[in-house]
Amino acid sequence: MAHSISAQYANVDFSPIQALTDGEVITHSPVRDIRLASGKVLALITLDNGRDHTRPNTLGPATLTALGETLDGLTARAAAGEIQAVGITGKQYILAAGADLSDISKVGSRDDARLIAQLGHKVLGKLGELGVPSFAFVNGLALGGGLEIALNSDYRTVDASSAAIALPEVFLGIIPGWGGAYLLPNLIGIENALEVVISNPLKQNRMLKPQQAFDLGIVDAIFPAANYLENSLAWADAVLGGKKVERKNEPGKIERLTKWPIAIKMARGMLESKIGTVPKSPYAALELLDKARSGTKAEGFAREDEALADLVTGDQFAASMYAFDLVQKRAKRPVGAPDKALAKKVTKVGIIGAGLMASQFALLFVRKLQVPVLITDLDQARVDKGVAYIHEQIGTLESKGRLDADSANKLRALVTGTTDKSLYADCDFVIEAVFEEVGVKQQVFGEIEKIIAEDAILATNTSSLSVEEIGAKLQHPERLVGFHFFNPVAVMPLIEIVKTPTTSEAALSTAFVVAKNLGKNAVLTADAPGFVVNRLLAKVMGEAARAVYEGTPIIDVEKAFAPLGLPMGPFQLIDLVGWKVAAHVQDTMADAFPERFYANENFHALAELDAVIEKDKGGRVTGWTKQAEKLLKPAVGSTPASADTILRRVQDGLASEIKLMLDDGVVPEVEDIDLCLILGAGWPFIDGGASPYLDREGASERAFGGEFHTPQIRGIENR
Ligand SMILES: NC(=O)c1ccc[n+]([C@@H]2O[C@H](COP(=O)([O-])OP(=O)(O)OC[C@H]3O[C@@H](n4cnc5c(N)ncnc54)[C@H](O)[C@@H]3O)[C@@H](O)[C@H]2O)c1
Repeated sequence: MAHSISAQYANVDFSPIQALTDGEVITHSPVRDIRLASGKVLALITLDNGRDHTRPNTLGPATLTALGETLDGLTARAAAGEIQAVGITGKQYILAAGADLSDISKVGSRDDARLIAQLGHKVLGKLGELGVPSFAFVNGLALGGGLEIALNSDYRTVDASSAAIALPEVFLGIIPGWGGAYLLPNLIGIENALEVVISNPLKQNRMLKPQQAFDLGIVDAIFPAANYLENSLAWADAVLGGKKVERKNEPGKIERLTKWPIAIKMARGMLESKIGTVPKSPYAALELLDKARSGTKAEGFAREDEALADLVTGDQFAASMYAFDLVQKRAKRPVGAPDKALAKKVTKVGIIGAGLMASQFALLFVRKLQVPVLITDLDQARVDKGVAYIHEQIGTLESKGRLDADSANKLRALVTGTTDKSLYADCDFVIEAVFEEVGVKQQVFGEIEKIIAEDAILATNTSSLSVEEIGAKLQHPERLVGFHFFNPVAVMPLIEIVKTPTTSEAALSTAFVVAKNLGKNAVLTADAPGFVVNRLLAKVMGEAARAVYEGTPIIDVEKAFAPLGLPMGPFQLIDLVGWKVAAHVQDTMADAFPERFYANENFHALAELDAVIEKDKGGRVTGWTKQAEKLLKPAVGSTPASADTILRRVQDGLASEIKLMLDDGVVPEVEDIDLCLILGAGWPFIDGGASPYLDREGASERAFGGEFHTPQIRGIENR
C-alpha cells in the first residue's frame, strides 16, 4: 500500500479548513444494506442534504469529513466480511453539484487551498480502496466533485434521464482537483478527456447528456429512469459475479506513447489561438492531463493538490467567483426592474420586420410565451421567408425529438405572417426589428400606433439608436421601451432593456416580465448610444479598423485581440452581426462621440457596403477576411501597429469608456457592465467580465488613474 491514497493523506492536519464549512452537512446515513439476488450485500450510501432539488448536494469540508468517516466504517465492515460491495448515489435527480464554492471562495491562503484539494482526494480516494468493489449510481446531476465521486469509484452506472454531467472547473478558473484530471484521461483516453475537461467548459460550459457520458466511456452502463436503482443493483451483482466490464476507450500503451503527446500539443495550439495565454485554468488542466499519461494515482492526485492551491488563491479564480456571483445572483434579480404587478399581461405579440433578428425572436416568443405571434414585413415574399424560417426551425426541433408532433403543430399554428397591419389591433406587445434607421422606425411605429390599443406596449430592438428619438413622434411615447436582443437569439442569454426619460413603469415592468418569460436575463440601461454591449464592442471594432487602416494585416489584427479571450476576433464578429448593422452601429457611435470612435474616419470604406450586401442573398456577407480586406483599405504611408500596441489601445479604450459610462449613469454599477459583457458578448467568464481584467492588466490605472474593483475582487490580496 506504499502508494495508496489513504497513506498519502494519513498525516495531513485538516483542522485549519474545518471552520470553513457553513454547516450544511449532507446526511448520508443510515447506510442501507441491500441484499443482492446472489446473496451478496451491497452497502448503499445516499447523499442527501435534506433540501429540495433547488438546493443540490454540495461537498464542503464537513460533508467530506463525515463521508470519510462513513467510508472508514464500511472499510472495516468489508474487512470483516459483512459487505461485499459499496454503492453511492444521491437524493432525487441529484448526485452532487460539486465542491461547495462558497467555502472555496473563503479560502485565504495557499496552504488552506491545498488542504481543500487534499481533503477531497483523501475522502473520495477511499472509494477506490475499500477492499471491496465500489459502484457509483449516477442518478442525476453530477458536476465537478459530484462526477469525481463517480470517477473515484470502481464502476459507474447512469440514469438515462439524468440532468447534466460535467467537469466545469476550467470554466470557473480552476481544475478538476479531486481526481478528475488524473482519472478521466486514464479511463476514456486523452482526446475524450480534453473534450470534457477543457473544450466543453470553454464552450459556454457545455454539459454532457447521460448517453454521451456512456458513449465516451465515463459510465459503464446506462439504464432508464424507471427502475434505475433496481437495474443498477442487478448489474452490480452481475459484476460481482464475474461479468466483464468493457472499457472501450481506456488508453493502451500505444496511445500513451504516441497519441497522447500529439493530442496535448494540438490542444495547446488550439487554446493559444482561441483564447490567448491569459486564462490560466485551461493551461493548468492541460498540464495535468499531459502528466496523467504516466505515474501513479497518488502522484496524479498530488499534482492536482498543487495546481488547485495555485489557482484557488490566484486572481483569475477571484474574478471568476465575482462573475459566478453576477450570473447567479445579479442576473436573477435585475437592478431597477419595477414591481412585477405593474406588468401588462401579454396575450398576443406583434413583430414588425421578418429579417435576421425578427424571425429568430419570433420563434422564441411562440416557444416560450405560447401566444399568437403576428409577423410582417415590406412585402409578402419577405413575410413568407420569415415564416418559412420559423417553421423550419420548429421542424428541426421536432426531428431532434425536442418537440413532439402535437406541440410542433400547435406552435406552427400560433405564427401568422401578414402584410395586413390591421390584424395587429389586439396585440398587447409589439416589437420592431426593421432597418436600423430612425426614420424607418418612427414611420412603422406611427403606422402601428393608429391600430393598436392605447395601453399596448411598443418595443424596439434597435442596436444603438436613441430610443427616445424613435418614439419622438408617438402620441404615447411612454409606452415605448428598448428591448435589445443579441444574435444568435437562441444562444445569447442577454436582453438590454432601455428606459427613456418618458418610458412608463408599466412598459418597463412588462419588458422585464417578458424577458424573464423568454428565459433571458435582462439588464436595465439608460438610453445612451449603443447602450452597454454595442458601445464597448464598437470600441473593439473601431480599434481593429484603425489598426488595419494603419496598414496592419487583418490576420495580425485578429491575433492581437486574442488575449481578450472573446469568442471570436473583431472582423469575424462584424461578419456574424452583418456588415450593414455593424456599420450603422459604428456610425451612430462616431456621431455621438466623434473624439473617441473611429467609425467616420476609418470605416469610410463601409460606404461601399450596400452594393456588396445586396449581392449576398442571405443578407450577410460571408468569408470575413476577404470582405474585410476588400473594404478596409490601409491609408497610404502609415505604419502598421504592433500586436502590443493594438492590445494596449483597446484595453485603455475600454477602461476609459467604461469609466465614462459609469460617470454618465448608463448603468448604476460596473457589475452591470460586466454582466452585459459576459452574457451579451461572451466575454470570458474566467476573466470575471471586462473590469477585473482591465484592472489586472493596468489599463484602468493608465486610463483614469484608478481601478474599478477592490484588491479583494481582483484576488490580489490572496497572492
Ligand atoms: N443583426 C444583428 O446582429 C442585430 C442584433 C441586435 C439588434 N439588431 C437590430 O435589429 C434590427 C433589424 O436587424 P436585422 O439584422 O434583423 O436586419 P434585417 O435587414 O435582416 O431585417 C430587417 C427587416 O425589416 C424589414 N423592413 C424594413 N422596413 C420595414 C417596414 N417599414 N415595415 C416592415 N418591415 C420592414 C426588411 O424588409 C427586413 O426584412 C435593427 O434595428 C438592428 O440594429 C440587429
